[in-house]
Amino acid sequence: MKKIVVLTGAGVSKESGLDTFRDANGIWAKYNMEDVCTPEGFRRNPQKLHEFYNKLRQDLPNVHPNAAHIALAELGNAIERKQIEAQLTLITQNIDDLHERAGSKHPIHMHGDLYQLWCCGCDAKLEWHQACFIDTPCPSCGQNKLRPDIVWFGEMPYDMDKIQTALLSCDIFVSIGTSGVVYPAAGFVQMASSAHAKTIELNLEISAGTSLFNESFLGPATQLVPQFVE
Ligand SMILES: CC(C)NC(=O)[C@H](Cc1c[nH]c2ccccc12)NC(=O)[C@H](CCCC/N=C(/NCCC(=O)O)S[C@H]1O[C@H](COP(=O)(O)OP(=O)(O)OC[C@H]2O[C@@H](n3cnc4c(N)ncnc43)[C@H](O)[C@@H]2O)[C@@H](O)[C@H]1O)NC(=O)OCc1ccccc1
Repeated sequence: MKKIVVLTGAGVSKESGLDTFRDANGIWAKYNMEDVCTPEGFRRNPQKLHEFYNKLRQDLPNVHPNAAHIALAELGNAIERKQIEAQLTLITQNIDDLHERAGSKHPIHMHGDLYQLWCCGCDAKLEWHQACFIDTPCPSCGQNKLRPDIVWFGEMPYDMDKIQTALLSCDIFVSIGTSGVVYPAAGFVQMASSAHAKTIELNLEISAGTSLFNESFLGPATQLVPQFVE
């Protein structure tokens, strides 16, 4: 049985209308990474950071899964229905819910989830229901210590054990729409290669990791991913 690991980045959601981070008019061109994506930024100005993530949540219902998200969901569901003899582990660096809305059952959100909150007071993980601010009390402990359940720079990504196990035992590793700049995700291709997996990159343009892949196909995800899944 073929074991497939797929890693997605912001590029897979670009054609749905969500900004990437590093493209010309991307998120880091509009916001300072230190202010909205580090624990230090949260300590310095939590209001500013809450506003950043409230805006991202506000925009998300206005965009929809694209052909790349849908193709990956169909692959996952065909495997679940045993129409394809394989195993799929879908890992995403994205905090949006487009993989789930396309029908993917268990994407691993290694950098967290926009619709999750985390209380630094009682450690509770909570579903997001309304805009969150510094004075929004935690529903379970009442303290005003809620933060987005997002992995910021300098913080340990989620499910690294599950991810490492999948990478070190996979036959095929596919990276879609990511710049290969941020670790540990940027190092996954080397882990898969060390397990003698075939490594394939599907990306709009050459990335920092392109030379590390056996094959690299350049183009928009909505074209490359359905072709790859076929
Ligand atoms: C900047 C970089 C050098 N810094 C890091 O990597 C740091 C530090 C570091 C750790 N190890 C290192 C080793 C060397 C150097 C530095 C480090 N890493 C960390 O701090 C990580 C935590 C990093 C997570 C930070 N949070 C994010 N996101 C959440 C927030 C939010 O989402 O708002 S990172 C964020 O940027 C990352 C990169 O973004 P991409 O998704 O790749 O998007 P980008 O815009 O960059 O690129 C888009 C690509 O798509 C392509 N594209 C565009 N349109 C399309 C299209 N239409 N179709 C196809 N492709 C397309 C483009 O061509 C482009 O290539 C993603 O991970 C994304 O989640 N934590 C950690 O290391 O903890 C300890 C540890 C160590 C070992 C093992 C375990 C733990």
